[in-house]
Amino acid sequence: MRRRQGLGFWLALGWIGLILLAALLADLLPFARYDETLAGPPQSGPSAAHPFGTDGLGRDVLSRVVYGARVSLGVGIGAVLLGLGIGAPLGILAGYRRKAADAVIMAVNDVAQAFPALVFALAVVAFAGANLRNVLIVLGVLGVPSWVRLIRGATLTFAEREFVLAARVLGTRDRRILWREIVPNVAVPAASYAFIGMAVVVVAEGSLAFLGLSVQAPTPTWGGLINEGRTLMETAPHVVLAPSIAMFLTVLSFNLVGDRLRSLTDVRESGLEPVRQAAPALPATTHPVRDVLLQVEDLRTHFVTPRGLVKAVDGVSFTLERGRTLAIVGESGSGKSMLIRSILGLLPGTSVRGGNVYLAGDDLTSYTAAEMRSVLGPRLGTVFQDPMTALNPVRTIGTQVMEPLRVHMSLTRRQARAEAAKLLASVGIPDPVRILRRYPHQLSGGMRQRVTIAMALSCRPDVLFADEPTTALDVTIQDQVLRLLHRQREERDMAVVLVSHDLSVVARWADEVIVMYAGKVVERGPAAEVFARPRMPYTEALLQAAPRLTDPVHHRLRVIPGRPPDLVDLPEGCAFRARCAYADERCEREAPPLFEDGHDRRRYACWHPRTQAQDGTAAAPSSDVTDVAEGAESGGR
Ligand SMILES: Nc1ncnc2c1ncn2[C@@H]1O[C@H](COP(=O)(O)OP(=O)(O)OP(=O)(O)O)[C@@H](O)[C@H]1O
Repeated sequence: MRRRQGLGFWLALGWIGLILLAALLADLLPFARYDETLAGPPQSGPSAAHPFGTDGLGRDVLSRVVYGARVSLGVGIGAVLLGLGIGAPLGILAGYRRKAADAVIMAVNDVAQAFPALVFALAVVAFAGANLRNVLIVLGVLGVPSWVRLIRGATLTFAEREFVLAARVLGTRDRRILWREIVPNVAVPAASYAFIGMAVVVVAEGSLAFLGLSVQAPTPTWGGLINEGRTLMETAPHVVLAPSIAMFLTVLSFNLVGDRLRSLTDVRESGLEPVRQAAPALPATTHPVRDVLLQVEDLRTHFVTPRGLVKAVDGVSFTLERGRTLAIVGESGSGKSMLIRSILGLLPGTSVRGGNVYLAGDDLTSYTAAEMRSVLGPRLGTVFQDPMTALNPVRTIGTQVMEPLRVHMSLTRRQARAEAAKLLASVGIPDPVRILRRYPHQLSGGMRQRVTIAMALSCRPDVLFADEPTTALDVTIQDQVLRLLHRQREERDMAVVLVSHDLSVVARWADEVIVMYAGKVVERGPAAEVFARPRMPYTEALLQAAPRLTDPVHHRLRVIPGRPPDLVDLPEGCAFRARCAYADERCEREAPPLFEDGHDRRRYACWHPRTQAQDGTAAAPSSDVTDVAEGAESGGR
């Protein structure tokens, strides 16, 4: 910490501590009182008895500077706390609630900020009376608009971060998310701004005092001392220099500490869309409800954008049983993440959802936000791509793993801690009791992902969604994490939905696969079948673009020509046709339906399905690949 913040930070903090302590203990310090006229000649220079000399009336300058600090720092700290006390709740309300609250608060705030601050302060203090209380209130209230802006901005940023989404998928209530996830993070930029704010207030109070509009004589303030001393500049410069230097060093120190604290908030952005509850539904279709764990029927997620309608998920249907892993694969932007978010009912506010999601026969699409909270966590668990952004950086691993246990399973602190340690041990974390006290940044990427898996498993969900759970990890760790997910699926008899663009990953662990292109399912079936004999040329191209264990060194991967289509302006016919070597006139004219293969529940959307098997086995879990995995697994444990 010391090395990271630098010597300047510690010197500044030391100065603030020293001046604060001196101000507090002024009555106990071995010097004359600030208003005591001493026996010696006035305006005498620094000496052993009076290190800062005496002023025009023969009073000890050091004593007056120290007592002056009481007023300057008192007003600085008091005004900042007052501004924070009013501005922070308003900023949080505007940033978290958005909509009408945001519009009203920010409109009033903008008007308040337009007032010329110092002129306003002068007018109010001159009218209401120049005393400590009035100066403090005026400077505090003047700071409110800046506080509102700062806290609103920080709240907006953190409300869109992945760990807030992670809390939502665990079914955490809004108020709890606010206190546990957002407020602790907003506290860091707020602390930074508080120091900078104190510097501003000390200068403002000094200016008012200089004009005689702060605390009245004989109580000293730094601004007042400078005003008194300026007439003695030529004969006794020490009288003006001492309070000026004290004020200069204090303002500099506040700014320096505030600035360094701000660098602590410089954390990575997650790039996530704002998360809102599910939007109004699109028209429903009729279908039978089946006796399966998860049934998704004609699910659609559309975005209304200025460019037009984006059909991010367009009519996806599938079923999933307990003890099975479904892989969802496709290029970037094909709609994999939106499909999962749509199932979980956690979508951006600009989206519209249609279709149905049944969990053991219960229609989740008819659930209210409050009802969904009791499903997220205990019945549907989620693991995200990047464990660094999915974990709250300012809370210990223990508090984060214990949270869903306390919320959903109503465990006491002690029980939750014991259960959290067991959970961490079950996902292969050594010395779990020690890890519970650690912060996310103190763990490796693989360990962090194990923690998020433990959190997702904590309430024993029926279905675990893993959205690219290994993309942010080192290749050597990827396999361990997937093996862990597989083992947990077996032990807990749950279903797993695994999103990945890496087909070699999916091939080894999935039972069934869905291939997505431009928001639609273009192929689906048993994983081994689909990968060994892809029907759709897009699946074939994806497989050829995936690295294989059996590839020779320096083997060039094939790329899929062209680029994914613009979802706002999809071409007529087959969406893949412009990139397909087999496309003909029919593909241009007519979009292929999802044909049934006739055996093994295979489906594909192509007028010219491929018939021959893939060369090699990127996909089919060949015996040697499976053996390697199992061998490593048993060795690793
Ligand atoms: N808020 C939004 N507004 C408009 N379009 C959006 C929004 N969020 C996502 N989309 C669009 O939805 C489509 C599907 O996005 P999604 O994130 O599901 O893709 P993905 O297959 O998961 O890709 P990746 O592997 O890169 O995460 C994308 O084309 C994207 O442009």
